[in-house]
Amino acid sequence: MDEPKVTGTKPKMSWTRKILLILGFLSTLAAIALITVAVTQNQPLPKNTKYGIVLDAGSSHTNLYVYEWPAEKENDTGVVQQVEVCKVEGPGISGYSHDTENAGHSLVQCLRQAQGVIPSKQHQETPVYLGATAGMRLLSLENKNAADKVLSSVEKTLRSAPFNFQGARIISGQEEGAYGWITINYLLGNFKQSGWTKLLHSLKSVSETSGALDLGGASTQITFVSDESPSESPENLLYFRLYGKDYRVYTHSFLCYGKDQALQQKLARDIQSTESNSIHDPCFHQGQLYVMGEGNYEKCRRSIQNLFNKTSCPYSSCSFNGIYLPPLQGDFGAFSAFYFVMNFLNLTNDNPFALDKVASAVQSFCARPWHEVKEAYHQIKEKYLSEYCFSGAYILSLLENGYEFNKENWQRIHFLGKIGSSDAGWTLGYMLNLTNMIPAEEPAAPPLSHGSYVGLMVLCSLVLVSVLVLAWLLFHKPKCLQKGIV
Ligand SMILES: Nc1nc2c(ncn2[C@@H]2O[C@H](COP(=O)(O)OP(=O)(O)OP(=O)(O)O)[C@@H](O)[C@H]2O)c(=O)[nH]1
Ligand SMILES: [Ca+2]
Repeated sequence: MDEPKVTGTKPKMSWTRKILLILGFLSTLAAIALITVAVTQNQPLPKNTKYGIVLDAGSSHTNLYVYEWPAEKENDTGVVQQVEVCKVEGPGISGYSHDTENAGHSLVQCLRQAQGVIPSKQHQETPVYLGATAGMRLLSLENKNAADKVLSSVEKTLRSAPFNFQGARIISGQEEGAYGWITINYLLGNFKQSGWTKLLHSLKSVSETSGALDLGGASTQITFVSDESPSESPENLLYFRLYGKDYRVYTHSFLCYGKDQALQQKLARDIQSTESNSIHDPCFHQGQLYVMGEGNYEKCRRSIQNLFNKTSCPYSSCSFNGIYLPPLQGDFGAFSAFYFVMNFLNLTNDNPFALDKVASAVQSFCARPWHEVKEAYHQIKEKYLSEYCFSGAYILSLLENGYEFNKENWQRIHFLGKIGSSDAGWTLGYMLNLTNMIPAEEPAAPPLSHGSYVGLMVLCSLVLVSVLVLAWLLFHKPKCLQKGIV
Protein backbone atom coordinates (compact mmCIF):
# COMPACT_ATOMS: atom_id res chain seq x y z
CA MET A 1 0.00 0.00 0.00
CA ASP A 2 1.30 3.29 -0.93
CA GLU A 3 2.07 5.59 1.91
CA PRO A 4 -0.06 8.75 1.69
CA LYS A 5 1.97 11.45 -0.02
CA VAL A 6 3.04 14.34 2.09
CA THR A 7 2.91 17.30 -0.24
CA GLY A 8 4.73 20.63 0.50
CA THR A 9 1.75 22.87 -0.47
CA LYS A 10 0.47 25.26 2.26
CA PRO A 11 -3.26 25.37 3.07
CA LYS A 12 -5.06 27.92 0.91
CA MET A 13 -5.81 31.34 2.53
CA SER A 14 -9.53 32.21 2.64
CA TRP A 15 -10.79 35.32 0.79
CA THR A 16 -11.93 36.97 4.04
CA ARG A 17 -8.46 36.61 5.48
CA LYS A 18 -6.86 37.99 2.37
CA ILE A 19 -9.12 41.06 2.34
CA LEU A 20 -8.53 41.62 6.06
CA LEU A 21 -4.80 41.35 5.58
CA ILE A 22 -4.79 43.89 2.73
CA LEU A 23 -7.13 46.22 4.65
CA GLY A 24 -4.98 45.95 7.77
CA PHE A 25 -1.83 46.65 5.84
CA LEU A 26 -3.34 49.66 4.07
CA SER A 27 -4.86 51.06 7.28
CA THR A 28 -1.57 50.75 9.14
CA LEU A 29 0.11 52.61 6.29
CA ALA A 30 -2.64 55.28 6.37
CA ALA A 31 -2.35 55.66 10.15
CA ILE A 32 1.43 56.07 9.95
CA ALA A 33 0.99 58.62 7.16
CA LEU A 34 -1.68 60.53 9.16
CA ILE A 35 0.48 60.71 12.27
CA THR A 36 3.51 61.82 10.26
CA VAL A 37 1.54 64.53 8.46
CA ALA A 38 -0.15 65.73 11.66
CA VAL A 39 3.09 65.97 13.60
CA THR A 40 5.42 67.30 10.92
CA GLN A 41 3.34 69.29 8.48
CA ASN A 42 0.49 70.86 10.42
CA GLN A 43 2.40 73.62 12.26
CA PRO A 44 0.32 76.31 13.98
CA LEU A 45 -0.10 79.54 12.03
CA PRO A 46 2.50 82.17 12.97
CA LYS A 47 1.17 84.33 15.88
CA ASN A 48 -0.32 87.51 14.49
CA THR A 49 -0.53 90.01 17.33
CA LYS A 50 -2.52 93.23 17.16
CA TYR A 51 -2.11 96.27 19.40
CA GLY A 52 -4.25 99.16 20.63
CA ILE A 53 -3.46 102.23 22.75
CA VAL A 54 -5.79 104.09 25.12
CA LEU A 55 -4.88 107.21 27.10
CA ASP A 56 -6.88 107.68 30.29
CA ALA A 57 -6.78 111.44 30.80
CA GLY A 58 -7.98 111.52 34.41
CA SER A 59 -8.35 114.52 36.70
CA SER A 60 -5.21 113.73 38.71
CA HIS A 61 -2.97 112.33 35.96
CA THR A 62 -2.90 110.62 32.55
CA ASN A 63 -2.06 106.95 32.04
CA LEU A 64 -1.23 105.42 28.67
CA TYR A 65 -2.14 101.74 28.22
CA VAL A 66 -0.95 99.40 25.48
CA TYR A 67 -3.11 96.33 24.84
CA GLU A 68 -2.37 93.31 22.68
CA TRP A 69 -4.40 90.37 21.39
CA PRO A 70 -4.06 87.53 18.89
CA ALA A 71 -5.63 88.72 15.60
CA GLU A 72 -7.41 85.47 14.84
CA LYS A 73 -9.17 85.39 18.22
CA GLU A 74 -10.29 88.96 18.59
CA ASN A 75 -13.96 88.13 19.20
CA ASP A 76 -13.27 85.72 22.04
CA THR A 77 -13.69 86.95 25.56
CA GLY A 78 -10.65 87.55 27.78
CA VAL A 79 -8.02 87.53 25.01
CA VAL A 80 -7.07 91.21 25.07
CA GLN A 81 -4.49 92.02 27.71
CA GLN A 82 -2.54 95.00 28.91
CA VAL A 83 1.15 94.80 28.05
CA GLU A 84 2.31 98.27 29.12
CA VAL A 85 1.22 101.17 31.28
CA CYS A 86 2.98 104.52 31.29
CA LYS A 87 2.21 107.21 33.88
CA VAL A 88 2.46 110.66 32.33
CA GLU A 89 4.60 113.07 34.37
CA GLY A 90 2.85 116.05 35.89
CA PRO A 91 -0.85 116.84 36.40
CA GLY A 92 -3.86 115.62 34.45
CA ILE A 93 -4.56 117.46 31.17
CA SER A 94 -7.21 119.64 32.87
CA GLY A 95 -4.32 121.05 34.94
CA TYR A 96 -3.07 122.77 31.75
CA SER A 97 -6.00 125.19 31.57
CA HIS A 98 -3.58 128.17 31.83
CA ASP A 99 -0.91 126.57 29.67
CA THR A 100 -3.03 124.79 27.05
CA GLU A 101 -0.23 124.56 24.46
CA ASN A 102 1.76 122.24 26.71
CA ALA A 103 -1.01 119.74 27.45
CA GLY A 104 -0.11 117.69 24.36
CA HIS A 105 3.61 117.91 24.95
CA SER A 106 3.21 116.19 28.34
CA LEU A 107 2.21 112.98 26.52
CA VAL A 108 5.29 112.70 24.30
CA GLN A 109 7.41 110.61 26.67
CA CYS A 110 4.74 107.92 27.11
CA LEU A 111 4.00 107.83 23.36
CA ARG A 112 7.72 107.11 22.82
CA GLN A 113 7.53 104.31 25.34
CA ALA A 114 4.60 102.81 23.40
CA GLN A 115 6.66 102.98 20.18
CA GLY A 116 9.27 100.83 21.87
CA VAL A 117 6.70 98.19 22.87
CA ILE A 118 4.86 97.86 19.54
CA PRO A 119 6.87 96.52 16.55
CA SER A 120 7.51 99.46 14.18
CA LYS A 121 5.91 97.78 11.18
CA GLN A 122 2.63 97.75 13.13
CA HIS A 123 2.67 101.38 14.32
CA GLN A 124 0.51 102.66 11.48
CA GLU A 125 -2.25 100.12 11.98
CA THR A 126 -2.36 100.54 15.79
CA PRO A 127 -5.38 102.63 16.89
CA VAL A 128 -4.83 105.26 19.58
CA TYR A 129 -7.72 106.75 21.59
CA LEU A 130 -7.76 109.38 24.32
CA GLY A 131 -10.67 109.64 26.73
CA ALA A 132 -10.79 112.45 29.27
CA THR A 133 -12.87 112.13 32.44
CA ALA A 134 -14.10 114.26 35.33
CA GLY A 135 -11.26 116.83 35.44
CA MET A 136 -12.02 117.83 31.85
CA ARG A 137 -15.79 117.60 32.46
CA LEU A 138 -15.35 120.17 35.22
CA LEU A 139 -13.03 122.37 33.14
CA SER A 140 -15.49 122.25 30.27
CA LEU A 141 -18.25 123.48 32.61
CA GLU A 142 -16.05 126.26 34.02
CA ASN A 143 -14.25 127.34 30.85
CA LYS A 144 -15.32 125.64 27.62
CA ASN A 145 -12.77 127.53 25.58
CA ALA A 146 -9.84 126.35 27.70
CA ALA A 147 -11.13 122.75 27.61
CA ASP A 148 -11.36 122.86 23.78
CA LYS A 149 -7.82 124.24 23.54
CA VAL A 150 -6.48 121.49 25.81
CA LEU A 151 -8.19 118.85 23.64
CA SER A 152 -6.79 120.43 20.42
CA SER A 153 -3.32 120.39 21.91
CA VAL A 154 -3.46 116.69 22.85
CA GLU A 155 -5.00 115.86 19.47
CA LYS A 156 -2.11 117.60 17.69
CA THR A 157 0.44 115.54 19.61
CA LEU A 158 -1.42 112.27 19.10
CA ARG A 159 -1.75 112.92 15.35
CA SER A 160 2.00 113.51 15.11
CA ALA A 161 2.75 110.11 16.72
CA PRO A 162 3.22 107.23 14.22
CA PHE A 163 -0.01 105.49 15.31
CA ASN A 164 -3.52 105.50 13.84
CA PHE A 165 -5.23 108.40 15.69
CA GLN A 166 -8.89 107.61 16.40
CA GLY A 167 -10.02 110.54 18.52
CA ALA A 168 -9.55 112.53 21.73
CA ARG A 169 -12.73 113.44 23.59
CA ILE A 170 -14.36 113.90 26.96
CA ILE A 171 -16.33 110.77 27.82
CA SER A 172 -19.56 111.05 29.82
CA GLY A 173 -19.90 109.76 33.38
CA GLN A 174 -22.28 107.07 32.09
CA GLU A 175 -19.72 105.86 29.55
CA GLU A 176 -17.04 105.82 32.24
CA GLY A 177 -19.25 103.65 34.48
CA ALA A 178 -20.36 101.36 31.65
CA TYR A 179 -16.86 100.77 30.22
CA GLY A 180 -15.48 100.06 33.70
CA TRP A 181 -18.23 97.44 34.14
CA ILE A 182 -17.46 95.94 30.71
CA THR A 183 -13.72 95.82 31.49
CA ILE A 184 -13.98 93.90 34.72
CA ASN A 185 -16.59 91.44 33.46
CA TYR A 186 -14.62 90.84 30.27
CA LEU A 187 -11.45 90.20 32.27
CA LEU A 188 -13.25 88.00 34.79
CA GLY A 189 -14.65 85.94 31.87
CA ASN A 190 -18.24 86.62 32.97
CA PHE A 191 -19.71 87.30 29.54
CA LYS A 192 -19.22 83.98 27.86
CA GLN A 193 -19.84 80.92 29.93
CA SER A 194 -19.66 77.44 28.58
CA GLY A 195 -20.26 73.93 29.85
CA TRP A 196 -19.91 73.47 33.58
CA THR A 197 -19.66 77.15 34.50
CA LYS A 198 -22.97 77.82 32.77
CA LEU A 199 -24.64 74.90 34.52
CA LEU A 200 -23.19 75.91 37.89
CA HIS A 201 -24.39 79.47 37.51
CA SER A 202 -27.90 78.39 36.57
CA LEU A 203 -28.05 75.99 39.54
CA LYS A 204 -26.82 78.55 42.05
CA SER A 205 -28.85 81.34 40.43
CA VAL A 206 -26.01 83.72 41.25
CA SER A 207 -25.61 87.03 39.50
CA GLU A 208 -23.48 86.29 36.47
CA THR A 209 -21.75 89.64 36.33
CA SER A 210 -19.92 91.72 38.86
CA GLY A 211 -20.83 95.33 39.61
CA ALA A 212 -18.13 98.02 39.23
CA LEU A 213 -17.14 100.71 41.75
CA ASP A 214 -14.62 103.29 40.49
CA LEU A 215 -13.26 106.05 42.72
CA GLY A 216 -11.30 108.68 40.82
CA GLY A 217 -9.93 112.04 41.88
CA ALA A 218 -12.91 114.07 40.67
CA SER A 219 -15.78 111.60 40.18
CA THR A 220 -16.97 108.21 41.34
CA GLN A 221 -19.08 105.62 39.49
CA ILE A 222 -21.36 102.78 40.58
CA THR A 223 -22.55 100.30 37.93
CA PHE A 224 -24.32 96.94 38.25
CA VAL A 225 -26.93 94.71 36.63
CA SER A 226 -30.33 95.45 38.14
CA ASP A 227 -33.55 93.45 37.83
CA GLU A 228 -35.65 96.32 39.17
CA SER A 229 -38.45 97.90 37.13
CA PRO A 230 -36.87 100.13 34.49
CA SER A 231 -39.47 102.88 34.78
CA GLU A 232 -38.16 104.64 37.92
CA SER A 233 -35.17 106.50 36.53
CA PRO A 234 -34.62 105.49 32.89
CA GLU A 235 -31.65 107.89 32.55
CA ASN A 236 -29.66 105.61 34.88
CA LEU A 237 -30.24 102.50 32.81
CA LEU A 238 -28.22 101.13 29.89
CA TYR A 239 -29.04 98.14 27.72
CA PHE A 240 -26.36 95.90 26.24
CA ARG A 241 -26.46 92.76 24.14
CA LEU A 242 -23.11 91.01 24.50
CA TYR A 243 -22.19 87.50 23.31
CA GLY A 244 -25.86 86.71 22.72
CA LYS A 245 -27.13 87.87 26.11
CA ASP A 246 -29.11 90.96 27.16
CA TYR A 247 -28.02 93.03 30.15
CA ARG A 248 -29.88 95.83 31.91
CA VAL A 249 -27.29 97.86 33.73
CA TYR A 250 -27.79 100.62 36.30
CA THR A 251 -25.05 103.27 36.36
CA HIS A 252 -24.45 106.65 37.95
CA SER A 253 -21.44 108.93 38.05
CA PHE A 254 -21.17 111.49 40.89
CA LEU A 255 -19.21 114.49 39.70
CA CYS A 256 -17.22 116.13 42.54
CA TYR A 257 -17.37 112.94 44.64
CA GLY A 258 -13.97 111.63 43.57
CA LYS A 259 -11.63 111.62 46.55
CA ASP A 260 -9.75 114.85 45.73
CA GLN A 261 -12.91 116.81 45.00
CA ALA A 262 -14.63 115.37 48.09
CA LEU A 263 -11.70 116.52 50.22
CA GLN A 264 -11.93 120.00 48.71
CA GLN A 265 -15.67 120.09 49.37
CA LYS A 266 -15.04 119.08 52.97
CA LEU A 267 -12.22 121.59 53.52
CA ALA A 268 -14.37 124.34 52.00
CA ARG A 269 -17.12 123.50 54.50
CA ASP A 270 -14.56 123.44 57.33
CA ILE A 271 -13.31 126.90 56.34
CA GLN A 272 -16.85 128.27 56.22
CA SER A 273 -17.67 126.92 59.65
CA THR A 274 -14.47 127.92 61.44
CA GLU A 275 -14.00 131.20 63.22
CA SER A 276 -10.27 131.01 63.76
CA ASN A 277 -7.53 131.36 61.13
CA SER A 278 -6.46 127.75 61.18
CA ILE A 279 -8.55 124.69 60.33
CA HIS A 280 -8.73 121.95 62.91
CA ASP A 281 -9.40 118.88 60.84
CA PRO A 282 -10.24 115.51 62.36
CA CYS A 283 -9.32 113.73 59.11
CA PHE A 284 -5.59 114.56 59.28
CA HIS A 285 -2.93 113.22 61.61
CA GLN A 286 -2.28 115.27 64.71
CA GLY A 287 0.62 117.66 64.11
CA GLN A 288 0.32 117.87 60.34
CA LEU A 289 1.30 121.30 59.12
CA TYR A 290 -1.01 122.85 56.57
CA VAL A 291 -4.16 121.83 58.40
CA MET A 292 -4.13 121.16 62.08
CA GLY A 293 -4.87 117.46 62.09
CA GLU A 294 -6.79 116.01 65.03
CA GLY A 295 -6.67 112.34 64.05
CA ASN A 296 -10.25 111.66 65.12
CA TYR A 297 -11.95 109.05 62.96
CA GLU A 298 -15.43 109.29 64.46
CA LYS A 299 -15.49 113.09 64.13
CA CYS A 300 -14.06 112.75 60.62
CA ARG A 301 -16.84 110.35 59.58
CA ARG A 302 -19.45 112.75 60.95
CA SER A 303 -18.01 115.69 59.03
CA ILE A 304 -17.76 113.64 55.78
CA GLN A 305 -21.34 112.46 56.22
CA ASN A 306 -22.47 116.04 55.65
CA LEU A 307 -21.34 115.72 52.02
CA PHE A 308 -24.11 113.19 51.38
CA ASN A 309 -27.53 114.75 51.32
CA LYS A 310 -29.97 112.04 52.36
CA THR A 311 -32.95 114.28 53.16
CA SER A 312 -35.09 113.84 50.05
CA CYS A 313 -35.59 111.02 47.59
CA PRO A 314 -38.13 111.24 44.76
CA TYR A 315 -37.78 107.49 44.05
CA SER A 316 -38.44 104.27 45.96
CA SER A 317 -34.77 104.30 47.03
CA CYS A 318 -31.81 106.65 46.62
CA SER A 319 -28.09 106.76 47.21
CA PHE A 320 -27.67 110.47 48.04
CA ASN A 321 -28.45 113.92 46.63
CA GLY A 322 -31.80 112.55 45.38
CA ILE A 323 -30.21 110.10 42.93
CA TYR A 324 -32.05 106.83 42.27
CA LEU A 325 -30.30 103.65 43.43
CA PRO A 326 -32.00 100.27 42.98
CA PRO A 327 -31.28 97.54 45.56
CA LEU A 328 -27.62 96.47 45.36
CA GLN A 329 -27.25 93.23 43.44
CA GLY A 330 -24.42 90.70 43.18
CA ASP A 331 -20.72 91.10 43.85
CA PHE A 332 -18.76 94.29 43.21
CA GLY A 333 -15.23 94.92 41.99
CA ALA A 334 -13.92 98.16 43.55
CA PHE A 335 -10.92 99.71 41.83
CA SER A 336 -8.85 102.91 41.32
CA ALA A 337 -8.64 104.82 44.61
CA PHE A 338 -10.91 102.25 46.33
CA TYR A 339 -8.05 99.83 45.76
CA PHE A 340 -5.07 102.20 46.31
CA VAL A 341 -6.36 103.19 49.75
CA MET A 342 -7.63 99.82 50.97
CA ASN A 343 -4.47 98.15 49.72
CA PHE A 344 -2.32 100.61 51.68
CA LEU A 345 -4.40 99.94 54.80
CA ASN A 346 -4.07 96.15 54.21
CA LEU A 347 -7.82 95.82 53.98
CA THR A 348 -8.32 94.24 50.57
CA ASN A 349 -10.40 91.11 50.51
CA ASP A 350 -7.56 88.67 49.95
CA ASN A 351 -8.39 87.79 53.52
CA PRO A 352 -11.82 89.27 54.02
CA PHE A 353 -12.40 91.64 56.90
CA ALA A 354 -15.73 92.35 58.51
CA LEU A 355 -16.98 95.91 58.16
CA ASP A 356 -16.41 96.75 61.86
CA LYS A 357 -12.81 95.47 61.61
CA VAL A 358 -12.24 97.70 58.60
CA ALA A 359 -13.62 100.71 60.47
CA SER A 360 -11.44 100.06 63.51
CA ALA A 361 -8.34 99.64 61.30
CA VAL A 362 -8.97 103.07 59.74
CA GLN A 363 -9.67 104.49 63.18
CA SER A 364 -6.34 103.31 64.60
CA PHE A 365 -4.46 104.53 61.52
CA CYS A 366 -6.05 107.99 61.86
CA ALA A 367 -5.12 108.12 65.55
CA ARG A 368 -1.37 107.79 64.87
CA PRO A 369 0.56 111.09 65.09
CA TRP A 370 1.85 112.44 61.78
CA HIS A 371 5.56 112.27 62.69
CA GLU A 372 5.16 108.56 63.52
CA VAL A 373 3.29 107.82 60.27
CA LYS A 374 5.89 109.69 58.21
CA GLU A 375 8.67 107.70 59.83
CA ALA A 376 6.94 104.35 59.41
CA TYR A 377 6.12 104.92 55.72
CA HIS A 378 8.98 107.18 54.60
CA GLN A 379 9.05 105.47 51.19
CA ILE A 380 5.48 106.58 50.35
CA LYS A 381 4.72 109.85 48.55
CA GLU A 382 3.80 112.38 51.24
CA LYS A 383 0.74 113.61 49.35
CA TYR A 384 -0.74 110.10 49.30
CA LEU A 385 0.33 109.30 52.86
CA SER A 386 -1.13 112.43 54.37
CA GLU A 387 -4.53 111.68 52.84
CA TYR A 388 -5.00 107.98 53.64
CA CYS A 389 -6.85 108.76 56.89
CA PHE A 390 -9.34 111.03 55.11
CA SER A 391 -9.53 108.64 52.13
CA GLY A 392 -10.20 105.58 54.30
CA ALA A 393 -12.97 107.42 56.16
CA TYR A 394 -14.37 108.79 52.89
CA ILE A 395 -14.48 105.34 51.26
CA LEU A 396 -16.36 103.93 54.27
CA SER A 397 -18.77 106.88 54.26
CA LEU A 398 -19.42 106.60 50.51
CA LEU A 399 -20.01 102.85 50.66
CA GLU A 400 -21.91 102.74 53.96
CA ASN A 401 -23.79 106.03 54.07
CA GLY A 402 -23.88 106.80 50.34
CA TYR A 403 -24.66 103.41 48.78
CA GLU A 404 -25.85 101.71 51.97
CA PHE A 405 -23.58 98.72 51.99
CA ASN A 406 -23.81 97.10 55.41
CA LYS A 407 -22.13 94.39 57.44
CA GLU A 408 -24.12 91.69 55.60
CA ASN A 409 -23.16 92.63 52.03
CA TRP A 410 -19.75 94.19 52.76
CA GLN A 411 -18.02 90.91 51.86
CA ARG A 412 -19.46 91.22 48.37
CA ILE A 413 -17.06 94.08 47.66
CA HIS A 414 -13.73 92.92 46.23
CA PHE A 415 -11.02 95.56 46.16
CA LEU A 416 -8.95 94.89 43.08
CA GLY A 417 -6.18 96.72 41.26
CA LYS A 418 -5.53 94.32 38.42
CA ILE A 419 -7.24 91.33 36.89
CA GLY A 420 -4.49 89.18 35.40
CA SER A 421 -2.03 91.59 33.84
CA SER A 422 -4.63 94.30 33.13
CA ASP A 423 -5.54 97.26 35.35
CA ALA A 424 -9.19 97.46 36.32
CA GLY A 425 -10.60 100.68 34.81
CA TRP A 426 -12.71 101.97 31.93
CA THR A 427 -10.01 102.04 29.21
CA LEU A 428 -10.11 98.39 28.10
CA GLY A 429 -13.92 98.41 27.81
CA TYR A 430 -13.69 101.64 25.79
CA MET A 431 -11.25 100.09 23.31
CA LEU A 432 -13.20 96.82 23.07
CA ASN A 433 -16.29 98.80 22.19
CA LEU A 434 -14.67 101.14 19.67
CA THR A 435 -12.88 98.31 17.86
CA ASN A 436 -16.08 96.21 17.80
CA MET A 437 -14.33 93.43 19.66
CA ILE A 438 -17.37 92.48 21.73
CA PRO A 439 -19.93 90.91 19.41
CA ALA A 440 -23.64 91.18 20.17
CA GLU A 441 -24.14 87.51 19.30
CA GLU A 442 -22.16 84.53 20.53
CA PRO A 443 -19.54 83.68 17.90
CA ALA A 444 -19.59 80.19 16.35
CA ALA A 445 -17.54 77.56 18.21
CA PRO A 446 -13.86 78.23 17.52
CA PRO A 447 -11.93 75.78 15.29
CA LEU A 448 -9.73 73.21 17.00
CA SER A 449 -6.40 74.45 18.28
CA HIS A 450 -3.29 72.98 16.70
CA GLY A 451 -2.52 70.87 19.78
CA SER A 452 -6.04 69.42 19.96
CA TYR A 453 -5.97 68.71 16.20
CA VAL A 454 -2.73 66.72 16.39
CA GLY A 455 -3.91 64.90 19.51
CA LEU A 456 -7.20 63.95 17.86
CA MET A 457 -5.46 62.68 14.71
CA VAL A 458 -3.08 60.50 16.72
CA LEU A 459 -5.93 59.16 18.85
CA CYS A 460 -8.09 58.32 15.81
CA SER A 461 -5.18 56.57 14.10
CA LEU A 462 -4.40 54.49 17.18
CA VAL A 463 -8.05 53.51 17.60
CA LEU A 464 -8.20 52.50 13.91
CA VAL A 465 -5.12 50.29 14.18
CA SER A 466 -6.31 48.73 17.45
CA VAL A 467 -9.72 47.90 15.92
CA LEU A 468 -8.05 46.24 12.93
CA VAL A 469 -5.68 44.22 15.10
CA LEU A 470 -8.63 43.12 17.23
CA ALA A 471 -10.64 42.18 14.14
CA TRP A 472 -7.69 40.24 12.79
CA LEU A 473 -7.32 38.29 16.02
CA LEU A 474 -11.05 37.48 16.09
CA PHE A 475 -11.34 36.33 12.46
CA HIS A 476 -7.94 34.69 12.22
CA LYS A 477 -8.58 31.64 14.41
CA PRO A 478 -5.81 29.03 14.24
CA LYS A 479 -6.74 26.03 12.04
CA CYS A 480 -6.85 23.61 14.94
CA LEU A 481 -9.38 25.78 16.77
CA GLN A 482 -11.49 26.05 13.63
CA LYS A 483 -11.69 22.23 13.39
CA GLY A 484 -12.47 21.84 17.05
CA ILE A 485 -9.16 19.99 17.83
CA VAL A 486 -7.56 21.19 21.00
N1 LIG B 1 -2.18 105.96 47.10
C1 LIG B 1 -2.23 106.10 45.80
N2 LIG B 1 -3.07 106.99 45.29
C2 LIG B 1 -3.09 107.14 43.97
C3 LIG B 1 -2.28 106.39 43.10
N3 LIG B 1 -2.54 106.77 41.84
C4 LIG B 1 -3.47 107.71 41.91
N4 LIG B 1 -3.81 107.96 43.20
C5 LIG B 1 -4.78 108.90 43.75
O1 LIG B 1 -6.05 108.23 43.75
C6 LIG B 1 -7.09 109.09 43.30
C7 LIG B 1 -7.73 108.49 42.11
O2 LIG B 1 -6.78 108.32 41.12
P1 LIG B 1 -7.24 107.95 39.65
O3 LIG B 1 -8.12 106.79 39.72
O4 LIG B 1 -6.03 107.91 38.81
O5 LIG B 1 -8.13 109.25 39.34
P2 LIG B 1 -8.28 110.03 37.97
O6 LIG B 1 -8.52 109.03 36.91
O7 LIG B 1 -7.15 110.94 37.79
O8 LIG B 1 -9.59 110.90 38.27
P3 LIG B 1 -11.02 110.88 37.56
O9 LIG B 1 -10.91 111.75 36.36
O10 LIG B 1 -11.95 111.41 38.58
O11 LIG B 1 -11.33 109.45 37.22
C8 LIG B 1 -6.42 110.44 43.06
O12 LIG B 1 -6.58 111.17 44.25
C9 LIG B 1 -4.96 110.11 42.86
O13 LIG B 1 -4.12 111.17 43.30
C10 LIG B 1 -1.39 105.45 43.69
O14 LIG B 1 -0.64 104.74 43.01
N5 LIG B 1 -1.40 105.35 45.05
CA1 LIG C 1 -10.30 107.63 36.49
